[in-house]
Parts: sequence; C-alpha cells; structure tokens
Amino acid sequence: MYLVTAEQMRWLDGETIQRLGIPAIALMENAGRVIAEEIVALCRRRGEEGGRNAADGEDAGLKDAALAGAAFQVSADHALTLDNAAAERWLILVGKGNNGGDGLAAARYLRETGIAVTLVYAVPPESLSGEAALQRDAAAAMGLPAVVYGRDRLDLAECSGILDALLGTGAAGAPRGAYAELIAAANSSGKVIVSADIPSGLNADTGETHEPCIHASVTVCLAFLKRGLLQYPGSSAAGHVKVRAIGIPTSLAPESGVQVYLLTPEVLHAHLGVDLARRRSPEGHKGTYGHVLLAAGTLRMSGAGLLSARAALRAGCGLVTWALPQKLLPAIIGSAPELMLADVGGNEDGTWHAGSVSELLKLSKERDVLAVGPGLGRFESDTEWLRHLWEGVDCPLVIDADALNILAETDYKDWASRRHPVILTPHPGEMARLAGVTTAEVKRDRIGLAMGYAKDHGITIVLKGAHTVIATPEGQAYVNTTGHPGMGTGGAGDVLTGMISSLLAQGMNETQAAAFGVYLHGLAGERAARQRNNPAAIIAGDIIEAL
Ligand SMILES: NC(=O)C1=CN([C@@H]2O[C@H](COP(=O)(O)OP(=O)(O)OC[C@H]3O[C@@H](n4cnc5c(N)ncnc54)[C@H](O)[C@@H]3O)[C@@H](O)[C@H]2O)[C@@H](O)CC1
Ligand SMILES: Nc1ncnc2c1ncn2[C@@H]1O[C@H](COP(=O)(O)OP(=O)(O)O)[C@@H](O)[C@H]1O
Ligand SMILES: [K+]
Repeated sequence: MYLVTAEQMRWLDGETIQRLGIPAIALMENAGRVIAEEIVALCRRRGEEGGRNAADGEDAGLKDAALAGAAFQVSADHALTLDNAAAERWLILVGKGNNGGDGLAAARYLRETGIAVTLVYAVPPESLSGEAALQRDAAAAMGLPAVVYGRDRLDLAECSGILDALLGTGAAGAPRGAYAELIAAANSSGKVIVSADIPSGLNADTGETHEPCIHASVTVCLAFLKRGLLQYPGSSAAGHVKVRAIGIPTSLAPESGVQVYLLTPEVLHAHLGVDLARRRSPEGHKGTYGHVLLAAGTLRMSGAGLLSARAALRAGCGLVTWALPQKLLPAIIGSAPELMLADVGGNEDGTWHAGSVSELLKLSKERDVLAVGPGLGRFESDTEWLRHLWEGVDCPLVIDADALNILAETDYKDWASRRHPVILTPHPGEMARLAGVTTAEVKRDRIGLAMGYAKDHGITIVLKGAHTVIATPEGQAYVNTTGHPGMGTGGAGDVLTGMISSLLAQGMNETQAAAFGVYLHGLAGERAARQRNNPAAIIAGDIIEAL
C-alpha cells in the first residue's frame, strides 16, 4: 500500500480526471458513498453492541433464501442499509472545498438509509464553488436541512454522530475562524466523529496536528493513504483508518513519484522479495546461514551485547561471535552457551580500547556482517576506531547506539566510500544528533527526515519508535505498524540490531533485512505481550523468546 503526500494526491486526482476522463464529480460521488458506507457500518456495530437484534437486511435475506430453497433472490444495498437508522442523527460539518463536497455527497447517501442528517456549513453555502457547489445544490434539492455556523442555532448535543468534512488535503496551516470553532466544539461534544479523508487540522504530509485538530474515531481515507495518517500524533487523531477506493487507479501511483509504502506482508513479499516463510534448504548447515560479528558491551552495559547476540541467533543466523572487552569475559561465560566470544582487550574498567580495531578487522574477514554499538560506551579515539572499521570492514555494517553518537560527532561523509551497505538504527534522540536537529524536529516529520538523511548519506536508516521508518539511499521508505508501546523498554533496540544483522548474514539485502527485521521485531513484541497478558509487562528478553 502506497503512502502519498497531498501534492502527489492532487497529481493523481488530476491525472484521473484529465487523462482518464473521469469527471471530478464522479470521484466525489464515490467518496461520498464510501464515507456513508463506513458511517453505516459504524452505526451497525454500535447497534449490535447495544444488544439490539442485529439481524440486518442481508442476514434476513439469507434466512429467507434458506427457507425458499434456491428460489430467485434479491437484496437491498447492504452497505447502505441500517435497521436502526431512525435512532441516528448525524451532523455533517461542511467546509468550503472538495472535502466539504465529499461530506455533502455522503449526507445524501446517509439520508437514503433513513439516517437524519443536518448540514452545518462552516462558511455561507454561496461561497462554495465547482463540484462542492454542485453537491450543495443536490443536497438542497433533496431537502436536506442545513444551518450556517455563526448564523443559525446549533446544538451538538442533539446528534448521535458527527461527520468531519471541514478540511482535507487542501488545508493550509492551523484551522481558522469558524473551522477552528467547529473543530473545538466537535471534540468537546463527546460524540463519535468520522473524518472525511483526514481529520481536519492535521497536516496530511507530516502528521503534525494543529491547534485545534479533530480527534476522530474513524477516518475514511480516500483513494491513497496519506503520509500524515501514519505519523504521530496524526495517527492518534485519525483513530481507525479505513482506506477506500474512489476510482483513482493504483497503477498511476508509481508515475506520481510515490516512494513510500506501508510495510505489509504483501509489500515485503511482492515488492521487496522477502520469503516470509524463511524457508531453509534441507541441506543447510550453520555455515549456510551466515556468521554475525558483534562489537558491543562494556562491563556496566554487558546486557546490551548479550541481548543483541541472542536476538541474532534467534533470528536464524548460523553463528554469532561477540567481540567484547576482556574484563567482561568472566561475567559472560556460560550466560549464552550458543555464542562464540572473542576477547579484544580493552581497559581495566571493562570499557573498550581503540587498539581493539586490528583484532576486529581480522575477525571480520571470516564473518558476513559487523554489528557495532549496543552498550559500547565511548572511549578515547573512538572516532578513528569507527573510521577504521567503516573503511576496512569488507561486509555490511549495522550501526547502533553509542556508535551512532560517534558518527554524529564527525562528518563521516568524508570517510572512504564502502563497497558494502551500512544500516543505521537510531531512535529519535540519536537521529536528532545525527541530523543536527532537535528531537522535536525529528518527530515533526519522521518519514521526510529519514528519507532525506538516507539519500543524502547513501545509507539505510531505521528510524525507530512507534511506526518505525526504514529509508533507503535510493529514496524509498517503508513505514512499519507492528509493535506497541510496551516495547519502549530498555534493550528492545539492541534486540532489533541483532535481528537485522542476523537477516543480513543470512543473505538478505540491506532493505530486506532492515524492513523484515523491524516487522518481525514488532510481531514478536506483540506475541510477547499476549503471553504476558499486558504490553506493559514485557522486557527486551521476552521479545527474543517470542521470536
Ligand atoms: N478530484 C478531487 O480533487 C478530489 C478531492 N477529494 C477531496 O477533496 C479534498 C481536497 O479538497 P480541496 O483541495 O478543495 O481542499 P479542502 O477541501 O481541504 O479545503 C480547502 C479550502 O479550505 C479553506 N482552508 C484551507 N486551509 C484553511 C485553514 N487553515 N483554515 C480555514 N480554512 C482553510 C480554503 O478556503 C480552501 O479553499 C480531499 O481531502 C478529499 O476529501 C475527493 O472529493 C476526491 C476527488
Ligand atoms: N510505541 C511503540 N510502538 C512500537 N514500537 C516501539 C514503541 N516504542 C518503542 N518501540 C520499539 O522498541 C525499540 C526501542 O529501541 P531503543 O529506543 O533503541 O531502546 P534501547 O536503546 O533501550 O534498546 C525500537 O525498535 C522501537 O521501534
Ligand atoms: K476532514
């Protein structure tokens, strides 16, 4: 599934209208219809939850058919049929643009189901133009009651639900005037809110929420998923996002320059070529599945290395060698018998020493990937140490944690270019240091920032946190939705580093390993939470055990 910006969406709209010759009003009709269908579905669920007899038109039809044998059957439009329609009263908040036009079309379809609707114009209806004006006139001709905000009396307490069709992808800046007042009133009404396309007040590209911004229960996103719906806080404002087709062909998307994908099993398989079943050759042996070299851990942060190393093994590679300061050895021996340990010297206090670089370079010659960073700490001349690894290690590199902080302090673009890929796995704080911006700026548009940085530096970025973004040097990005807030626990990132390294060692390319690693990490976190009965209870080791 593609994720588009408002500008790309406008291009897709335009092409459909101009090149395919589909009239804009037809797209708006489709939009109105799918929005109405989702509202009907919501009302139906609400009716069922209310304990009412939920036998709807279709079920009744099926029962009748069973009685009548194979007799001729006909049923009403199920998607727009509602038994308890008389109990529903919806307010349709209508803005000036095409988003408002979608709302007006939806209102007509809702009225057809028997739901009482009242149009609430944010601006005088005379100021609508184009297709939205056609919809205004159709609604008026159908006799739909309408009020104008600020001119007529309005009581939100009298409705059973609100359709937010105030602002869509054409919005600019924070909602103003009547729009802002209606949004605030809708939010404080306590009524269920369905948003047309995006919640009004949301930046459709970045996921920033303006003050005020609608807090919807459901967002019926039209044609293509908008980037802002996948980025927090936009994701929270949108509620349950339903993407519905309105007649704009998906096949146009590549031409529009869309490079961002929702990370689904289908995208992993069909677009990235990942074997989701992770089939292994019957003749395979430990040498077949690759060997990870891990440079991690200090005496005080030994757990980080252990978590990464164990996660790498659980993710399926054949062998893991953990290179660590000598002082750690007595503490670690026996804690994970499946691991190979390599003593690379180090300081008396169990920290790393830059002199370890020659041993690491030697070890890396017999390994398939080097992962560096978890629990590494900082040490004298660590920049030169990392530069030697960057320039001298002839296999893919995964860089995490303190190793990212080393990179952030230097202009590594000047370092010799590498034959093999590099994956950086920052959380937002580390990303901020790398990009020289504040954490708030990273969070303002995670997708945009990760994409820009990855392309500019010729590396793969895994920007962690809720809805982790994987950005490639070629300018593509994948947004993950597996996982949950319970994974915000010390060491969860170290587990991810081990997993991505393991997949690289098994022969996946950097995009496959990063994307599949993030996806599996989230799934394992979900499984661990189910086993514990509560997401808050999980610790990083549980994620490994759930792999
Ligand atoms: N062919 C098309 O273009 C289609 C568009 N669709 C709908 O159209 C929407 C985009 O329509 P538009 O481009 O007309 O834009 P919008 O409907 O998002 O609204 C733009 C209008 O709102 C006002 N406005 C903008 N920012 C504001 C702010 N901060 N405060 C107060 N008022 C503000 C301006 O008067 C502007 O004309 C989509 O989100 C979607 O819902 C759908 O109907 C499908 C087809
Ligand atoms: N709300 C969340 N939803 C999904 N995943 C999350 C959430 N919070 C954290 N995670 C995941 O947990 C991991 C935390 O990593 P990180 O911040 O590096 O922790 P640590 O440094 O302690 O290992 C990341 O993979 C991140 O994406
Ligand atoms: K809207």
